[in-house]
Amino acid sequence: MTPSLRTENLTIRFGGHVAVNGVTCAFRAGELTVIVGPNGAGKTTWFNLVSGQLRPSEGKVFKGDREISGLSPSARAKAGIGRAFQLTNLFPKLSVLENVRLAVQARRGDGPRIFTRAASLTRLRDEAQGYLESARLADVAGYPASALPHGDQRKLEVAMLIAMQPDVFMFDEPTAGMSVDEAPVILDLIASIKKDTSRTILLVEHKMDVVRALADRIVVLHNGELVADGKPDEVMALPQVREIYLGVGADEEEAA
Ligand SMILES: Nc1ncnc2c1ncn2[C@@H]1O[C@H](COP(=O)(O)OP(=O)(O)OP(=O)(O)O)[C@@H](O)[C@H]1O
Repeated sequence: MTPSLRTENLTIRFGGHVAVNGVTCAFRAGELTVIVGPNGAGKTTWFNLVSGQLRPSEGKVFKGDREISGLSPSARAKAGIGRAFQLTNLFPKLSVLENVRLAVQARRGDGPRIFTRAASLTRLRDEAQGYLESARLADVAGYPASALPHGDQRKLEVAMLIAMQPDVFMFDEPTAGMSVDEAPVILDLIASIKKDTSRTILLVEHKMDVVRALADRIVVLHNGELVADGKPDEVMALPQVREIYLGVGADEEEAA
């Protein structure tokens, strides 16, 4: 089976510093992979290379059989790479419902038009309402996105991403800065995406409880290089991984 996403020898240098160094890996539909590694390991930079915010110094990115290394971020989004950004995708002045409605509309290829015919508007809004309910945002559907607290804005962004239905979902620390009450909603949403086995999910995450709950597979980056890749228990048991990554996780495990 062709992987849904693949990077081949992906490398980027900033001056003399190699932030991502020859990363080759492939991801299948129906699989949630957590990318872990210490601070500065290259996780976000690798994400930026996949979603198009950065261009590689060397190497390639493939979506299915198609090479997408030369495409802009928006062309990659159209090709099915969906990435949640730290709230930069929101339309702050529009209502929560309208934000999701525009995401549904964009997916349907209508473009994100604010004005549209009444009958289709009702259909789009009904669909958007369903996504809001899953994100437990139905009660605030009429509020401007900018009026929501931070945690709700993060949920809204995930709801919009789900409404876009990309083939590949990319989340970079999706619960960072969220309260312990709010984080489970995001994790439930990600778990619900997993139920659709045609999707591929990539998650950068530091929190070991999240990794344990969601990961089918773990990829470990260290100094820009891929140093381990496999089933969570096997990867976490590797002495090399415990040494380089679990400086954080081993303490947490002992504390748990
Ligand atoms: N635009 C840039 N210019 C120069 N150096 C950069 C740039 N972007 C990233 N780096 C460097 O590349 C390395 C990898 O950074 P990156 O943010 O990808 O790490 P990370 O694994 O996501 O870390 P964290 O867990 O702290 O977010 C770091 O040393 C960082 O300082």
